[in-house]
Amino acid sequence: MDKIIVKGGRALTGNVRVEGAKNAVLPVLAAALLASKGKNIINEVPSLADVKTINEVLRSLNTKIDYKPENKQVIIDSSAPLESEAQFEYVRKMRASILVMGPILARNGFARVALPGGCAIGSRPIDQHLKGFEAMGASISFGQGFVEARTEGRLQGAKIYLDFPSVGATENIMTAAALAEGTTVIENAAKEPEIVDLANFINNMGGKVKGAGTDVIKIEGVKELVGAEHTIIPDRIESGTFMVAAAITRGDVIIENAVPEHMTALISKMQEMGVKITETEQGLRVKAEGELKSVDIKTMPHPGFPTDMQSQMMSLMMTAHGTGIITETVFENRFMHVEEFRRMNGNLKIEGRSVIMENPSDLQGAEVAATDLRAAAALILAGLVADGITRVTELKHLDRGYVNFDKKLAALGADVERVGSESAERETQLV
Ligand SMILES: CC(=O)N[C@H]1[C@@H](OP(=O)(O)OP(=O)(O)OC[C@H]2O[C@@H](n3ccc(=O)[nH]c3=O)[C@H](O)[C@@H]2O)O[C@H](CO)[C@@H](O)[C@@H]1O
Ligand SMILES: C=C(OP(=O)(O)O)C(=O)O
Repeated sequence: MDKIIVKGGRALTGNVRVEGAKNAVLPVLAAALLASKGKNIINEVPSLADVKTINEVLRSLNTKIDYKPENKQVIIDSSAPLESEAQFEYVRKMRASILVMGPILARNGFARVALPGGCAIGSRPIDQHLKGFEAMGASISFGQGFVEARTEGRLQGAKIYLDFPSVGATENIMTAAALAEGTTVIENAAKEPEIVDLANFINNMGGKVKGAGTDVIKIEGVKELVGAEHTIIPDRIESGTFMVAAAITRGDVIIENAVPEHMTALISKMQEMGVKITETEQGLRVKAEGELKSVDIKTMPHPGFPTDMQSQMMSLMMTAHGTGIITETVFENRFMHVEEFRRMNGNLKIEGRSVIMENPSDLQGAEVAATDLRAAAALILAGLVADGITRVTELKHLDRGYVNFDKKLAALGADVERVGSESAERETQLV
């Protein structure tokens, strides 16, 4: 089993470049299924385990995929008739596989996808996705661990109010609606930058999506979509993770490619703590010195504080002064990392949906296990300042969402090493 071994105590300095966003590339690759003519060329595709998984799903649906690692480019030809079924082996590995349901349903009038089920951060139902398909005229049924959606003729444009601005439901409804008859209006839509990226991609293929990035998205259905070229936006969560790496080590790092407008909540909270963040020509400069101040944070849908930065901010807060509170409102069970932080002598307790921290903690190196993707990063970040050596296992979580995290940290001066054989496998092709 691979491990990342971190020896704490070095301030990070230098420049780091972030990859294309995992949470943008997954829906975009799924949406590529909508093109029944031509090829889609997707640029800035990060070489992540999750990208490999979605590419496997796409191939299983009868598309041709060509990967050009030197250009970080994936070329998808989905012009042949599509299969309608996405298997459990893919959906189990990665819940975002459910995002193929909208495009398959729109193209084939029938889609059968294994039910994703819960995961380490919560139960994660898909009722809002299905409510959208139903409003567009699909009938939904369940059986043998699958969910099926079926429609006679084309899906029909509809008005859909989401009970919660779910990212995945907004994406699945957008792609289904792109080929529907008439106009679909999504109210209380998710406003994440990745939604805007997906809308731009659909429009590049000849779709008519307006209002992405606001609460109301209007999608005028078209008869056919044609392959197009699209470049994935930079990963705001990877950017944020390196911002925390700079701050937690009281270092000075420039994050090339970061988009500050995508990270306003994180930037504000880190500034409130006393971290200096400036926009420079090279990228976002993050510098911290001496004592930082604890703050209170509540995770919210965008533009609120992102849940995907919650555990990394917890690491940073443990090095600040005063009482800090982090409240998780997006997922019901995203505090699995707290126990691992305690192993590192973290002084935190869970009260309902909040974690209360008496900071600073006297962090000590320990053997810890990643409990989910962002927890993996957060434990490594804590290891950068803990006294002694931290060994982080269960790196399959890390590999879902970070490309060469250990190497990028080492290039900034961290004493970090990955040992084991999975790393070699990790660097093989995406398809
Ligand atoms: C691949 C991807 O982009 N993943 C991101 C996406 O996940 P994902 O798209 O799964 O997140 P959602 O916004 O859908 O989920 C947010 C909350 O809504 C609930 N919910 C969702 C759908 C539904 O039909 N019913 C329902 O109750 C979920 O259980 C969860 O509690 O957004 C999350 C919230 O920003 C991020 O943490 C994930 O990194
Ligand atoms: C929760 C995350 O991803 P996913 O929705 O793919 O599990 C994440 O990126 O932190």
